[in-house]
Amino acid sequence: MSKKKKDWKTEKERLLRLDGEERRKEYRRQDFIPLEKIPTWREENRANRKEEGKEVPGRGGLSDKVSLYKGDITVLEVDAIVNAANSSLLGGGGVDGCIHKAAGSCLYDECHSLNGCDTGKAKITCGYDLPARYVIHTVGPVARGHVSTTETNDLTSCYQNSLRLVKEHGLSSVAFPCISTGIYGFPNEPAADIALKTVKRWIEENPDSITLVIFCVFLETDFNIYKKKMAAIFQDNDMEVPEDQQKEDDTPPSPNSTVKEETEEDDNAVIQCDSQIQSPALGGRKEETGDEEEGDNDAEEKEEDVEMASQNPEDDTRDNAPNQEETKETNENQEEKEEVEIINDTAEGDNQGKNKEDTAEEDQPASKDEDSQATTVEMEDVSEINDTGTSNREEMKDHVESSEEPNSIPTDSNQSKDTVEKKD
Ligand SMILES: NC(=O)c1ccc[n+]([C@H]2O[C@H](COP(=O)([O-])OP(=O)(O)OC[C@H]3O[C@@H](n4cnc5c(N)ncnc54)[C@H](O)[C@@H]3O)[C@@H](O)[C@H]2O)c1
Repeated sequence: MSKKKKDWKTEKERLLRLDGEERRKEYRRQDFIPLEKIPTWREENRANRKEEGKEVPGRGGLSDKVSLYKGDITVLEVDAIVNAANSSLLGGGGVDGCIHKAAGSCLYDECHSLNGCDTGKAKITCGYDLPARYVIHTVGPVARGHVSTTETNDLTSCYQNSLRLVKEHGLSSVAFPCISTGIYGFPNEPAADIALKTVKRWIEENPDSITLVIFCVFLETDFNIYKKKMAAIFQDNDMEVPEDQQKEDDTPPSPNSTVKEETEEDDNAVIQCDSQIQSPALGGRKEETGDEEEGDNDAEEKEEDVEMASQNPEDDTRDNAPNQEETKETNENQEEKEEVEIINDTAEGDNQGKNKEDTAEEDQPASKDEDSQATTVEMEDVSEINDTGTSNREEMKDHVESSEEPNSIPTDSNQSKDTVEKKD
């Protein structure tokens, strides 16, 4: 007997009215991570420094408003998770496939009603069976290993427009995956620079509109990149707090904040949506629709060739948040290193002009050689992603519905076998 198909509008209205325990009963997965279990960047550093016997003064500031989390974004109990979607918004693979699978078929139905999304823009839906109340779908640029002004502007717009929807909907916590760095081939380091600098600037301009922005990385590569850059960009004592406001920080040292030796990435590991490669749920944290956000871009064509670091799938072991040794070393390194470079500073401030959706659609993303032993790969031949992000819409819908069962989660290995059609 097939389950009666739910009407997404009715379901959305019902779910968004629920709160607390009632809402939690609706989660498809009960191994969710509550927000209070995700330490801020400052709490991470503070716990590590305490172990080192160093007091970390001050409270508040930017490093209390961001977190680095390594693992599956679909288990985070936050107000919104951001989906790295394609312009059809009808699902596909990668984080997009994981989110659709975890949210259930109502997500597909609501997305279908949105009639797609342009590159750099963002649209919001209900989270349905996810622990996240909302999903913000944004379409990153297809970079194919090259980063020009267009791709930089488009990726910046993804973060800006997603955060704009957070503010417009009065949300207070949001988690971002590493947008465009998977099948769309945006190099990991420049993408991390854009993500961190765009979010930092937005928080500086909207300090009362957000409680926590979580950078949710999935790969060891990205975890190490973000850890290093966040140590430079989100300084621990970044805002002096008046003496009378400081209180003895009784944040318990995070049980898992000893560094995990950086392991060799296992090139053969297959990344799965529901794998338990999540950051430790650490102590000490606190807490809390289909509008398209117009995000335009000024598109000057200025090709800069960027060699793309190969992205090896990570091994499937739990990872630990930055620990005192690593953070200390990183911080010391940071003092020696020149300032973190900001790619195309102007891109973050002003986005003018029409977004180059067509160009992005026509672009052909790189086919990443994940087994490559080389640390960087020159982007050679590319294969093209079908611009709907799936081989066909009905197939995707069936896929989501049939994948209601827990064991049919798309994995990257399946995704690489996905239909990726060549346009003639
Ligand atoms: N053939 C397909 O339809 C197909 C295949 C693969 C990916 N996709 C997806 O890829 C396109 C977007 O490319 P993209 O590079 O922006 O996205 P992506 O390929 O999903 O990669 C973005 C980042 O998300 C990471 N990631 C993967 N799963 C999770 C997870 N469960 N939690 C957190 N992070 C995760 C992934 O490692 C990468 O760092 C869209 O078309 C989307 O559908 C489609």
